[in-house]
Amino acid sequence: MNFKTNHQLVLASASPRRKELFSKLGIPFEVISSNVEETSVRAEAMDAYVREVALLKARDVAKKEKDKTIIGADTVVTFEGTLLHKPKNAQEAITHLTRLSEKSHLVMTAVVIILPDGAEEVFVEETKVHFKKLNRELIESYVETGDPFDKAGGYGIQTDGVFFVDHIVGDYNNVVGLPLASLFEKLVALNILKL
Ligand SMILES: Cc1cn([C@H]2C[C@H](O)[C@@H](COP(=O)(O)OP(=O)(O)OP(=O)(O)O)O2)c(=O)[nH]c1=O
Repeated sequence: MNFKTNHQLVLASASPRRKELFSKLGIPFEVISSNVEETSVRAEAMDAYVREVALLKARDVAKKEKDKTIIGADTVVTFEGTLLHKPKNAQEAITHLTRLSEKSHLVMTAVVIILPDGAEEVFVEETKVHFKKLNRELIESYVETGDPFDKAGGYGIQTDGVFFVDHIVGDYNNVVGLPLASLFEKLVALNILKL
């Protein structure tokens, strides 16, 4: 399909996965990553947290890039009432994956669109991921690859984390970091994308 836009689009993310997904729209965009300290965000509910972080990222880029349309996102893994952040070390990655074994968790991605006039659109998409039973040996050899450390929850469904997944309910791309189908729908509704 051939989409068009008359917006100057900026993807406010350092994530190579988001860049790759966004480029599937086939329209020009630039990538300018934000500089925000995610750990500074305090929010009661997890969807409020993920919204807040995505807003901070998008606003940080919007204040420097006038007249452009900014798209920011944040992805979290939530399990039994807690957030499983990117693991800081191998032990934390092992702990995350051991907790997720044979259970379901929720991956939430908040997407923020900031229009050139400053209007903000936010939505949160959820995907439920159910893990198979993971044994210690499998977890340790995965953690040794170094793959968990830049990923919420400590795994990548698009990399060797694929072997952990029994089934998912919802958008696969949302787990990877960008709910592309919903974002597409939103961009069309806002008249940012046209066929
Ligand atoms: C659960 C899961 C997460 N992830 C990634 C998506 C996100 O990139 C990352 C969560 O971190 P984020 O803070 O959402 O994003 P980021 O730090 O990669 O990039 P930026 O802040 O600049 O936008 O975890 C996967 O790639 N695969 C998965 O299966």
